[in-house]
Amino acid sequence: MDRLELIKRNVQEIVTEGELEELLNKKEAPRAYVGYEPSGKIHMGHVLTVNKLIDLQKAGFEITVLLADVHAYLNRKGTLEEVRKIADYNKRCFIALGLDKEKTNFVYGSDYQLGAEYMLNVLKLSRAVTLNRARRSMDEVGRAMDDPTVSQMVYPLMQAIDIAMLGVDIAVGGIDQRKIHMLARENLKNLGFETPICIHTPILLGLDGTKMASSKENFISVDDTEEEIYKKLKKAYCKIGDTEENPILALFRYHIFPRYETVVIERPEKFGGNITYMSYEEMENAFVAESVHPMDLKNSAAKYINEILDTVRKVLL
Ligand SMILES: N[C@@H](Cc1ccc(O)cc1)C(=O)O
Repeated sequence: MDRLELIKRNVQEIVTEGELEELLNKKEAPRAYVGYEPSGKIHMGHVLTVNKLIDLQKAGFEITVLLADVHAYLNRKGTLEEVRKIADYNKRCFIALGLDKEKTNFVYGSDYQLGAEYMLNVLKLSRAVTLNRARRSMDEVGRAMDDPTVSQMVYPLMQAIDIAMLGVDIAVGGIDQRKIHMLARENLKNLGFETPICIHTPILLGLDGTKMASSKENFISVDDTEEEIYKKLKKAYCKIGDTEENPILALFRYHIFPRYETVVIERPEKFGGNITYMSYEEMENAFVAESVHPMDLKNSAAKYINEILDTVRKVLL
């Protein structure tokens, strides 16, 4: 797979592709980052952007991971001390998932976001962005946005300034980050900074085919046990013929195929024996043609996900 193909695989949107191609021609080692609000449960949604960072690392990018403790604090997720502690745990998870420890630059928000230069930039940006726009940019990111706090209006401004101050060419994130990224793209130039390229990954559905939510426990997180994963996947939504909203197929597409050259679905002889797929598309076609059964996919998905998470479990012990 060539560099551009690797970067583009499994992404929902690149803003813009032309700018990306230009960047690749211009720079040998461009810089990209993802920011994460520290979270007690790192789930497969987080892992999807980690996978993209690993792709970018393979494509020669320099990677920064922002452990966004101040952002989590502004988003009313806990005290600064609490979120900072969770950030340490998250860092260990990300390394265990395959980000190269030597080559990844881990940064805590609180280590640089409280400086004078940073804050002055946030204040400058605050004059250029309307309250309405700041609020809308937080639609899919903010907690309890029916009654937002001022801190949640500062949040997107700081995220935009992060892009500038971390000196990255590319901001990576789920498609839920889109409105904040657009705000950054429109305003950073006027403050004398480069306009960032943005890469957006899709947002995974929960295992029951509805929106992921911690209250519903409808997702796999990296600290699930082997049995929990078999149990969760066994009852996951995987309707015959449905390829659009199929969380099991999504696991293969976004998590398993990127880490394995070929995927073997194990089946008893009497159901046709094992089948090997060389690509996600090949598996999806077989699923549509009903030549592979949801139950067989579920069992194999559990086996592969457990294999992937085994290294994480060992590191977290
Ligand atoms: N907004 C991101 C977190 C983040 C914070 C600051 C950034 O610079 C980047 C990302 C989230 O929803 O999790």
